Amino acid sequence: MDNNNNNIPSTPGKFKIDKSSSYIHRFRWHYSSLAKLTFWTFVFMGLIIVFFCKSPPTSQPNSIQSSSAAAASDLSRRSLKTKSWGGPGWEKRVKSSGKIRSTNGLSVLVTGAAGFVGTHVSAALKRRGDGVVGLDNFNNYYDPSLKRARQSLLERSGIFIVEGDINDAVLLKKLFEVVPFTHVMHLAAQAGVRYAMENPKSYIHSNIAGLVNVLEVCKSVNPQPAIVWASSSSVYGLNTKIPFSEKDRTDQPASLYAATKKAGEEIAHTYNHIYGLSLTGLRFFTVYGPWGRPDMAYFFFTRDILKGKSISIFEGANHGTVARDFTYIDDIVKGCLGALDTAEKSTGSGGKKKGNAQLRVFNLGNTSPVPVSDLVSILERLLKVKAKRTVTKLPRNGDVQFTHANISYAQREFGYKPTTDLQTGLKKFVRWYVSYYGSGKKNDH
Ligand SMILES: O=C(O)[C@H]1O[C@H](OP(=O)(O)OP(=O)(O)OC[C@H]2O[C@@H](n3ccc(=O)[nH]c3=O)[C@H](O)[C@@H]2O)[C@H](O)[C@@H](O)[C@@H]1O
Repeated sequence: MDNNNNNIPSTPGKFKIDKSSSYIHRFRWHYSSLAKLTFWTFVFMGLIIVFFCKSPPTSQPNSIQSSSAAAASDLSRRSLKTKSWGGPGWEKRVKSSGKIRSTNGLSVLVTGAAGFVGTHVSAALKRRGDGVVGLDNFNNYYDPSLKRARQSLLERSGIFIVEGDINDAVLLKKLFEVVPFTHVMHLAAQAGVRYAMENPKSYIHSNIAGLVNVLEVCKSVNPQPAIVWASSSSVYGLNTKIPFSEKDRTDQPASLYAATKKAGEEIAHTYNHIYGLSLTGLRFFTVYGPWGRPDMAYFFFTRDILKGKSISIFEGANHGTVARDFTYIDDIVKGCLGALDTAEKSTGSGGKKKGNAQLRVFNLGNTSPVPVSDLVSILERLLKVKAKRTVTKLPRNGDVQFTHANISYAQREFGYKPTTDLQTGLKKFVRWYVSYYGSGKKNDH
């Protein structure tokens, strides 16, 4: 038996070795010749390799559900998938995507490029001649086919999205070797306020560990890029003073999601302080629009209204109105570009600070909160379908009752001025929704 085992080719995956030894047991009873055993062992190993090569890329971080079994299988897959990125062809694509095509253009690494905001920001940067390379792990927090459709859209305008995770430092360093990015637009994150109760670890993995990994790589490369990243209006938590100003306290988050974004702002302070990284955090206020996120209320309300399914509208204590400062995607994109264009250079080099660097946080909202019930009325008019409304008490799982941005700081610094009201923005969203999914009532996504 020992001899036979020695004939098994060495393999990287633990899983494979276990399986093959059990097969060998069986073969021993049926075949006497060592040659036959070796032959079948090779056939079996071949089948396993084909199986792993055909299996889809591991999606992270949300599909990582922390069990050690999942982690082991993840590792064995990764070791067999050593070539998901890299090689001359891959580098050529990265280089060409990151090439600046306008005078004084930027070269930007956009993390979360297949996400809602990431797609729109990448396209806008490319349109004005900046070099753009995307990075996304295509995880399955919501329908990955929507992310793939956004990827195709970007590919048509010459943007390559590298498939990988922000926690992969080797990949990030490689990207900086191929393209010396002047800026990083860091939008990859675990989004969603209520989902944090279901899968808390994914928030730590992406919004804390992932952010730190991105900053670690940024501080060590030469020259260091300037970083603009997505924080959230949710950091205002249980505050009652409105409108929310950047100067207000942000120490009473109502969800783990909000807490990880708040932590991100503090981490940004640290990296700015120690390493001279130029860092700008953007507090987005409930961003909506075409190619949006299916986990957000305006999106699944549209789907459910069309399907004739009832929707649940939250209300506060004593029938208090729940309202959001819904902000249209094109306004957010302008804010992101404004932040990138006014970002000063990082001052450090070789991982050492050389002088004080810029550290900013901006609200990017609409300054015009709308009750959720009004949002539903607008959707009813646009869809020409009456919603089946039920009113539910605001769940105690992270939601806050209202948000309202003071945007004067962003206005002053880079002329941020939102121009799309909810009615106009939802009209554009509904037009896109119907063209993408059809107005059919059967679509399930
Ligand atoms: O502004 C932000 O920073 C955050 O905006 C959204 O969070 P949220 O405003 O809670 O957006 P939705 O989940 O789309 O909810 C919109 C409104 O509809 C309400 N809602 C939600 C779900 C539902 O079934 N019924 C309902 O009335 C919520 O209470 C909220 O007032 C995003 O999901 C977060 O990722 C983002 O960081």
